[in-house]
Amino acid sequence: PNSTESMAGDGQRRRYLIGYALAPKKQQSFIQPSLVSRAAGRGMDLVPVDPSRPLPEQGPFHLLIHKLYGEEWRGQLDAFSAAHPAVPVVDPPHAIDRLHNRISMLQVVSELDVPLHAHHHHTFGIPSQVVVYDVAALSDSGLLAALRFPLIAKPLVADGTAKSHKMSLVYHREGLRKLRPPLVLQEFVNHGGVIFKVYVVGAHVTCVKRRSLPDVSSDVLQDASAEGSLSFSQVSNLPNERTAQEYYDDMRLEDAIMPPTAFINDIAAALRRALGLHLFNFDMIRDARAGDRYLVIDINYFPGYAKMPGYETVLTDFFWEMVHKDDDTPNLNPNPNDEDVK
Ligand SMILES: Nc1ncnc2c1ncn2[C@@H]1O[C@H](COP(=O)(O)OP(=O)(O)OP(=O)(O)O)[C@@H](O)[C@H]1O
Ligand SMILES: O=P(O)(O)O[C@H]1[C@H](O)[C@@H](O)[C@H](OP(=O)(O)O)[C@@H](OP(=O)(O)O)[C@H]1O
Ligand SMILES: [Mg+2]
Ligand SMILES: [Mg+2]
Repeated sequence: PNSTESMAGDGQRRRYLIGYALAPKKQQSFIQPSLVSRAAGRGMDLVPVDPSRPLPEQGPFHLLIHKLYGEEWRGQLDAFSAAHPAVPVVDPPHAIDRLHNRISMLQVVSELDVPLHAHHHHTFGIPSQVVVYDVAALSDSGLLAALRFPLIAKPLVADGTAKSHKMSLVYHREGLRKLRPPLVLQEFVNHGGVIFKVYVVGAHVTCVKRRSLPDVSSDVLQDASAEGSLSFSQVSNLPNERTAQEYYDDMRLEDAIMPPTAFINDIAAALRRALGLHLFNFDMIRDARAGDRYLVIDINYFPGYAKMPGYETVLTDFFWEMVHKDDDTPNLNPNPNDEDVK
């Protein structure tokens, strides 16, 4: 047995090492002192992983969490999982990959198996969309026939770069000319300017309301002299300055009714299973044309959890579950460096 276990025999509580591999910005927002101390209070030490050094030289870990990409890092994780199959890696790179393409990301939603009869008239789906790989396709009327304006153009790749968050609202055909494929053209659906962000942490689900893009009126669509398109970026992360319009939007935010909890929980659980992921959030809007129809428009891996109410408790509970998953099986993470774990 390793030293962490023998300590339990000395009347001391066993300690667990949780390695996190995150980009500096993510590390700053996610690794708050309040989270570190809460986890430590339950015997779990959060320690940074240096991705440029071999994993076997670090640890030994009882859980790895990460949001890093690249072949080298992937190779490290694969080797680690092969050597320590019982140590959870949250989450497997191949499962995260699916969220890096806005088509494969939402494909999952359309294939979900959720017992809708349990939710009265509440239904869900995704907006109509097509993928555009080159400029020529932008003038292909056959392709566009499947869609109704206004459209929202999103970069096909969703890899966390600033570029992958740059979107355009396209009011009419003319507006398509400025776009740079590869991208997804998705129908813009009026939804009252409120978006529901559903945070998933293992089995835990939290839904919050955020401001979203305002509805597009038919006047704008009919105004032939208006600009054909409008660019924007990361609306759901807007700064806190308030214009008169934004005060009005905030009132609407307070008034907006949350979708039923059981409905959201069922979608979240089905998504978690289908994606094979523990840490993600998804954005949902309520279709203003069809009252109880909800559309999933975005899914993000390892989102900004520090913005989620009660994040320290939720994440600490999750870490606890993950490190205790195999409690009645022998420890499969033997490591000569075990003496280093205090
Ligand atoms: N089909 C749609 N209909 C109406 N509004 C939409 C639609 N798609 C996106 N939006 C609006 O545009 C915003 C940005 O879209 P989306 O969430 O896909 O981008 P993102 O850059 O991936 O966002 P995030 O920062 O959450 O990762 C949404 O929060 C919502 O306000
Ligand atoms: O770094 P990328 O891969 O772009 O991921 C972002 C997500 O797309 C956003 O959804 C996160 O914000 P929300 O937690 O508000 O959704 C956002 O959270 P952050 O603003 O706290 O970093 C990011 O996690
Ligand atoms: Mg989003
Ligand atoms: Mg996103």
